[in-house]
This record gives sequence, structure tokens and C-alpha cells, in this order.
Amino acid sequence: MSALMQVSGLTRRFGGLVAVNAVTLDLRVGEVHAVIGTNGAGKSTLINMLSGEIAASEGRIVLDGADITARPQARRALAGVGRSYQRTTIFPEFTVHENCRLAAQAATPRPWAIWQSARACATSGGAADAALEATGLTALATRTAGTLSHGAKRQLEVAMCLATKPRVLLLDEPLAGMGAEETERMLGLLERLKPAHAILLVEHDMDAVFRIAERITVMVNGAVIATGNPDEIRNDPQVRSAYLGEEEHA
Ligand SMILES: Nc1ncnc2c1ncn2[C@@H]1O[C@H](COP(=O)(O)OP(=O)(O)OP(=O)(O)O)[C@@H](O)[C@H]1O
Repeated sequence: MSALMQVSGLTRRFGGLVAVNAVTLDLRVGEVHAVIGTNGAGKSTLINMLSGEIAASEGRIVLDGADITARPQARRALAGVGRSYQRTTIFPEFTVHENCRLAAQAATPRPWAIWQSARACATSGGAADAALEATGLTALATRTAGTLSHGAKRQLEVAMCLATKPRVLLLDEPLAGMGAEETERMLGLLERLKPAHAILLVEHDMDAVFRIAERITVMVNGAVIATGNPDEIRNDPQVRSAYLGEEEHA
């Protein structure tokens, strides 16, 4: 199957610092492609370039055959690129369902169609329902988002991302701060989302990464030092010395 998103030679400089250095990778529907690396390796900068939050200094991002490198974030979102953040970005005073509905509305702004607001509301309400169903949050739909557990908040963030109907999911540390049970729930969710999405996962939880990812890209100082399936990465001598260090994942 051909890649839904193809990234080639993607580079970002901040002054004299090369935060991301000529990164090339593919995202395919049905696969979780994890990007791992030590703090400051350039993972968030890479996600920010893919989502359109920051511009690339060099390189190309192709989505479904179309070059989207120069497209602003809103147009990428419309084209099917969704992301979640490291920090919780929910509106704590709104309900779980309202958070999803707002995310859906923000993804399809129609400022000229004020008279269609009821219909737009029905459309975004439906997208919110579907996102809650997919993430297993339906039973919490009327809960005030701020009262959710940490794990449920992170699930809600993924639901908000899904409400925008993305084909590519860019997930920035979705397991951060989670306990064992919450981690299992999130991994179950990612497994369910896999068949219909191309997923890029930036994550520090190595056990989770090696369990869920079909492919893993390892970054050091902005550059890719290895890409492969979990077995290849586990056994790559360069990866073991540069990144996995003393940790054994055999
Ligand atoms: N806006 C910015 N201006 C200047 N330097 C930046 C900026 N954003 C990131 N950097 C630098 O780019 C490098 C890569 O940072 P980035 O946040 O992408 O790494 P990371 O792999 O996501 O790290 P972490 O795992 O800690 O989140 C770091 O040296 C960082 O200090």
C-alpha cells in the first residue's frame, strides 16, 4: 500500500541550530509509525512542521499525492491532518461532547453560512457523537471535561482530534502521565483507530512503542539514525548505543 503522507528531506533551523535535519519518513494507513529520541531530538518540531504550525526550512510534505508543504495549518486540517498535543488543550468548563463539537466546528469553519448554523451544528454534533463512540467516551458525553481523570482527558483530546475527521493522526506523547490501566485503554484505542488512519506517534514510553508500532524512526540531534520494524530497531547496534543505552528491550 502506498504511503498517505510522504515526508522527504524535512529540515527546520532555528538560527544556527538544526532542530530537524533532512528527515524522510512515510505514514501509511493501517500503521503506527513511532518517532522516538532523547529530549531535544526534534520530535515535536517534526510534528509541528507536519501539522503546519511551523514552516519547514527545507524539504517536502506530500499528502495523498498533493504537495502540502506550503499550506497553512487550517488547510492541512481540512485535508485530513489532525494532531493532539503534549499539553492538555481541552476546555475544562464545557462538557465532553461540547469539546468535541467545538473541535469539529473549528475544523470546518463556514463564517459565510450563518443562516445554516443549525445544520452546521447538526453536522458537528454528529461528528462529535462518532468521535466519542470511537474513543469509548460516549458514557461521559455530558460530564464537565475538567472533572475527568488525566487518562480520560487524554482520550478526549484524541476524540477532539477525531471529530475533525482526520486521515492522518499526529499524536504527541498521548501516554504522558498515564498509569498502567489508562495506558492500556489508550493503546486499545490506537489499535482500533489503526485500520482507518495513518498514525504518527511521538512517545517516550518505550514498552508501549515497541508493542504498538509497525515502524519506528529513531532521531538523534535532529537526524534519523534508523528506521525499521520493532525487531530491527531493537537489534540495531547504533540505536542501542545512541539511544536505548543501558535499557534492554530484547
Ligand atoms: N521555537 C524554537 N526556537 C528555538 N529553538 C527551538 C524552538 N523549538 C525547539 N527548539 C530547539 O530545537 C531542538 C528540538 O526540540 P524539540 O522540542 O523538537 O525536541 P523533542 O524531541 O520534541 O524533545 P522532547 O522529547 O523534550 O519533547 C531543541 O534543541 C530545542 O531547544
